[in-house]
Amino acid sequence: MRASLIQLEVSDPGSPDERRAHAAELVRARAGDDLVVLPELWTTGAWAYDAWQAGAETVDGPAAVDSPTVRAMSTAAGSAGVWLHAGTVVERADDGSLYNTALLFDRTGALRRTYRKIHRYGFDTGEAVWMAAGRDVVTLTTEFGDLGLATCYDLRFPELFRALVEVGTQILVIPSAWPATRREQWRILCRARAVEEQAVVLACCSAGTHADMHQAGGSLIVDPWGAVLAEAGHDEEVLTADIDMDAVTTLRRELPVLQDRILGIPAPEGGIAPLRRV
Ligand SMILES: O=C(O)CCC(=O)C(=O)O
Repeated sequence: MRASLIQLEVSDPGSPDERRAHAAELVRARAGDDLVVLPELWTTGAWAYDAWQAGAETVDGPAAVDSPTVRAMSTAAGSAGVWLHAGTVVERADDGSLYNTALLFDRTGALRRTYRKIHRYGFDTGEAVWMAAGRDVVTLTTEFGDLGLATCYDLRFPELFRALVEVGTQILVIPSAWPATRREQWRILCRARAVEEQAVVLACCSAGTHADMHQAGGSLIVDPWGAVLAEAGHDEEVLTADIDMDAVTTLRRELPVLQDRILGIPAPEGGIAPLRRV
């Protein structure tokens, strides 16, 4: 399986239209790949909260034809003939709430899955204040492996990744806009998720600076042993690797740690409702 992570620069100044045109050109150039991945909130900027309302898009139902990112990315995926995880956009839902939503297209350009980020970053600012939280764990089977979706801050919550693996995920796809000051944590967490879930990790971060936030870059392709197959620098870059998907099956058979997990550890009293799977 050949995967490419397009580590886009998302810097001031820059408009969503310019970024979409640039991203579409880079995706079109990836014909021959199996899967291409873009970062988190790259149209508006993940840290430019004041741009989110104006940049919000409807991504589901008939009104989705008016979404400029769905249109541009669907066309780019179809013309390159690749599966495209187009990172995330600010989604405006029917009730007006905003979500940080990932878009996954197949090789014909059909939108096959959306994933609303479950864990919102920011504590009492940003996404934690302005966006609603997703509740659904999202996976998809492709001809090269089973994909499980997560976004940026989700990386800190291993229970989401365990839930993804329990339904067969082999490839964890994680678009991000991680801050440069915590780049080492990003690296450790991406490798940890690969090791604990015995899965391939495709973690695509943005580069550049907007709204005073320096983003880490450092996108990573990690194999199920936790070995880094490819790692990006600080600037815009396309990172490509050929990945042996048999390694997931072989490792899970030869070092079958997942079968030793203890299920049914009781939830704390008053615990949160279980996540739903789609
Ligand atoms: O967890 C972190 O340190 C960063 C998370 C983040 O930047 C995000 O989810 O947008």
